[in-house]
Amino acid sequence: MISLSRTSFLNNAGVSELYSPVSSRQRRYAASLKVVASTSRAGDRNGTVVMESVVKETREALAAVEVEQESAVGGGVQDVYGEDTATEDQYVTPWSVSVASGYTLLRDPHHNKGLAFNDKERDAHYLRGLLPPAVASQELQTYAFSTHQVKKMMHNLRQYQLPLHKYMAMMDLQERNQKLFYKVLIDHVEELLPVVYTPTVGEACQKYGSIYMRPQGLYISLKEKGKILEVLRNWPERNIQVIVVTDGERILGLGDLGCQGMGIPVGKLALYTALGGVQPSACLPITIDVGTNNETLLNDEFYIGLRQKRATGQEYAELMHEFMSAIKQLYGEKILIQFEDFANHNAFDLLAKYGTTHLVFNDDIQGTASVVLAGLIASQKLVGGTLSDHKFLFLGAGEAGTGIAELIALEIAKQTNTPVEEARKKIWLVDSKGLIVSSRKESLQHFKKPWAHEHEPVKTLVDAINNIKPTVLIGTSGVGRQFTKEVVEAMATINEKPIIFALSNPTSQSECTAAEAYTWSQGRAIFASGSPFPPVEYEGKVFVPGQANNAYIFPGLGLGLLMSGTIRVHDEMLLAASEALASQVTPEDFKKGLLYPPFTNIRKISAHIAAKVAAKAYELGLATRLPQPKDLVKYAESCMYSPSYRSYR
Ligand SMILES: NC(=O)C1=CN([C@@H]2O[C@H](COP(=O)(O)OP(=O)(O)OC[C@H]3O[C@@H](n4cnc5c(N)ncnc54)[C@H](OP(=O)(O)O)[C@@H]3O)[C@@H](O)[C@H]2O)C=CC1
Ligand SMILES: CC(=O)C(=O)O
Ligand SMILES: [Mg+2]
Repeated sequence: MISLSRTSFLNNAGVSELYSPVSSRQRRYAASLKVVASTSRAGDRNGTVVMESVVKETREALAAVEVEQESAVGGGVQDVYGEDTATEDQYVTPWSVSVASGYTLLRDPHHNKGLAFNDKERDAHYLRGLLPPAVASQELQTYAFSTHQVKKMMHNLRQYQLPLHKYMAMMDLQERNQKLFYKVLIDHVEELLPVVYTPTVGEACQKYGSIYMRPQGLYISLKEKGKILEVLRNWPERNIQVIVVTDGERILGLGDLGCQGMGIPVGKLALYTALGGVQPSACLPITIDVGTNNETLLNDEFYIGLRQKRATGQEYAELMHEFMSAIKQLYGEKILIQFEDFANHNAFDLLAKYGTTHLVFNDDIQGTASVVLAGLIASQKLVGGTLSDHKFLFLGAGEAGTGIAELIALEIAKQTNTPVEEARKKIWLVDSKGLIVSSRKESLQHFKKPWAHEHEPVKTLVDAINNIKPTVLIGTSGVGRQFTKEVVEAMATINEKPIIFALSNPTSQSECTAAEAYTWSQGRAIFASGSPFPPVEYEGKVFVPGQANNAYIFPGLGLGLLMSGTIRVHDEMLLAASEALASQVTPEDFKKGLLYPPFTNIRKISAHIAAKVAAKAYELGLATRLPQPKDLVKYAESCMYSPSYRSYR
């Protein structure tokens, strides 16, 4: 495995990542590259070797690297050393060619190919004897008796009865062979999304302390206060473009899982790469540990986080501020930060505070809103009319509920050319205390106030349905089984085709199952859920429920922001993402009752979303990558990470 490093080969003690010169000056230097030849072969079998015989290959590798870097999202990929401020003199430092070999190469998940190293690579890289004789291919080959790694992995995964064991096997693969992990995930996305993502990732977070084997992501706890910048510098990659960060306080609908929430940023970023094509080395999962109020975890001997109650108020704000400042200082203006699974008392404030200074978005508030709006736009093909013809009722008035409500209102206002305040009147929310009405206004959290309409108090959901008579019912309560038979029947009595979304995750928290929605509505419900449900047969007809999950949006949205060098997220971009996703639903999908296209096409879908988001960013003057590429879909596709192996010869 050839990799390039600007450091002197004499100091080059380990395996370096595939770094390349990226500025034009660096490229000029690289073009006149003189590879330093080493006569010493010490350490051949353990790691780095520098040798003249690879000069030609190095030149080829450089060319390949340049192509790869050119197409990497963000265009202007940062120099590995951070700012591109090196002087000409510094480039006089000889480049070394480091060749990770032997045992080290097999233990390096970024470059390991396992049995797919062919005989020539095994000879060239001191792998003889370290692998059994069989040579595998990553993908299915036409010739007989070839082991096929993806097929074998799927075969093994399917032997596990428990989803958590499949999850652990996938995490293990990610640690061993990153390209194979992504290849398997991309090729079997429908089957494996429930494994690496909801619902299984929820169970994984609950048991993270017990199943923890190797650290994933970066942990920043109260102990690191005052030195967060230093901690960030410990992360081995420099070219970070997207961070997913949680403080673990509201993990799916499972509540406060403290430091064990790390499974969520890890899972979300795996989807950034698999579904959105962002380079894995550009992704950084982070968990902020300020303690947990989860007594079970605090008393669990295997808990991996700080054993204290959550820090709040100024202590919390100061840590977050140091974190946000350090991120910008280290990675610059265009680093994308996705807030994930914060409790709502922090989520809205963080978004408001940093939305004007950083490239941030909150996936639970904004990503969810975008995916639900897409489903509602698509549903008009099944029910007829326009969004403004509907009345919406939510169970749950937190991040997801009020986030979705606001984006629907913005879309209606846009479509009907009316003020957003007017559009909001079509939308009602129920929280744990009942319908949100004006008489409660004083005691409401700020994000609920816009939804406090004139109405007498209503306590139960069924009563709210009977009073408001909604055409759309959306569950964002985080509490399972709230859409009872009575609730679904009430919706089906009022509407010929009731639209019912049970968005809470994981499956155990879903407001109802797909089978319940179809059965209790006599097959008339148009249904989607946050976690996947299998198709349902009802009276001889098969209903395929859609998955209304922000996983449809954030990978494409993120790709669009990065590839255009956008510096701020704007609501118009969320609307553009919704419209792009809705436009990808085909007549065949509609025939099955689907409001979302299948995940099997997700990379194509993400490219479309990315293109629309980027186009909007250019239109709003928020994109800095100039000139604007002519064909944004093609450009998005060209930016996408490929999980196929590269030849190391
Ligand atoms: N499908 C998807 O893509 C997504 C799904 N979600 C899911 O949505 C759920 C909620 O997340 P989020 O909005 O961030 O959580 P929040 O904690 O911000 O909001 C939860 C809301 O539900 C209300 N609530 C809780 N219990 C009840 C009840 N028994 N009856 C009525 N209302 C109730 C709360 O009321 P009160 O305000 O009075 O406490 C609150 O308004 C989670 O399960 C999450 O997994 C979230 C994001 C994306
Ligand atoms: C999907 C998601 O982001 C959530 O349930 O929190
Ligand atoms: Mg979330």
